[in-house]
Amino acid sequence: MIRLQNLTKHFDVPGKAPVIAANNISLEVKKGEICIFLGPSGCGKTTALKMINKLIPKTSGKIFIDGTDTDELDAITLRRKIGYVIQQIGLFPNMTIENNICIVPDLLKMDKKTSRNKASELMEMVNLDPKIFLKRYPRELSGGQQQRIGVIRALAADPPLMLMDEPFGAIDPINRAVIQDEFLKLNAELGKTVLFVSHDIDEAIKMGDKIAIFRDGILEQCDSPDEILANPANQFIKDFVGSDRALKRLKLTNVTDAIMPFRMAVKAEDPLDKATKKMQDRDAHIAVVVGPRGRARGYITKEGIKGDSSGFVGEYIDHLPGTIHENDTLHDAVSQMYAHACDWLPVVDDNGTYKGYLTQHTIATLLGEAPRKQGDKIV
Ligand SMILES: Nc1ncnc2c1ncn2[C@@H]1O[C@H](COP(=O)(O)OP(=O)(O)OP(=O)(O)O)[C@@H](O)[C@H]1O
Repeated sequence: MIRLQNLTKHFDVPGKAPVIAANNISLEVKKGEICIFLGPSGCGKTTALKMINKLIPKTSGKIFIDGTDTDELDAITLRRKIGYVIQQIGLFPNMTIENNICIVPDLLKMDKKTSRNKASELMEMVNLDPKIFLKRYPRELSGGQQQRIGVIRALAADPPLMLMDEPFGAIDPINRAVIQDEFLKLNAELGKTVLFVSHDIDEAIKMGDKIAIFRDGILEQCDSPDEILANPANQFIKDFVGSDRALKRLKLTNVTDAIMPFRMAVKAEDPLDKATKKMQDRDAHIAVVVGPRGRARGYITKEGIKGDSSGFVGEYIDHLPGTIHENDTLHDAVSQMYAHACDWLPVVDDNGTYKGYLTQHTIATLLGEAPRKQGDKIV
């Protein structure tokens, strides 16, 4: 969708050497992807973004949108393809929210009814009641509400590409998390390609399909969040993402990725010798007792059985420490393990059906931080 090729910007500074704000940047973002431009202050994120919509002229290099060299497009034609959101929002104070949102469609002489319907639809998608808010003025909205309008306004003319420069930077952390979630949901429906400037690694991990990390105008690494956290390209990236990068990866990884390769389910009416053999064959320490429709009811352990081979599983059932849903993240799983002071959890689906289990050790192994294991035990 968008490709930067050796994009370079030198700012001339009288009497001094030029500032190289962008140094041979090459990257590609596919249709529908969100790419976060991340890096410390002054590394060139905003400059890179503004060269794309020609707010800053580039020194050299190329920018292609859908295969078209943007040098061939005048600024006005180009900007019709691009929605632009900035931290300062820039709503016109003397215009209603509705007219603010429809400013670009109106300039483009698009059908008024269609653009007003679109405005209402977008308002609903970010949980702002159009009946209440469309006729208000910007001063009658909170900062977070105004920022939502800024996003909607950029989307109103339905551009395929969105440039967002620290759009949620001025919003308090709680509202920022809400507006980030709303934007992700909104864009999952709209499928825009998004370039998003941030200096917050957590925001980048949450929002990005890709993260491009810059230092002094140089693109140091551009990869998926998980790849950046798992394999930082150099010491700068390692320091930038933080020493807790393994913990950050927990939020990106689904429970099912750390689930044991065997399900290890038994029934209360199973003879103990059969259950014990099953556990021994897999070198497993735990077996989950399932009831009707495969629901997790409890569990047994090798230690709990104490070598009894003549009885039945039902005599030794312990209460489950809790359960974790198959769609949850490893971060949710670890939080639960700490909350319940346990080192394993059974995984269930929407119906409570038991799918398998994970342990602290399988999580650590998956994140590449643990030694070799056998079964579900560390060796
Ligand atoms: N008009 C200009 N003239 C000279 N230097 C400039 C100009 N605009 C930006 N710069 C310099 O270019 C470099 C990159 O600036 P840019 O605003 O792109 O950084 P940034 O990563 O977006 O920073 P921040 O996170 O603080 O917004 C900085 O060193 C900045 O001082």
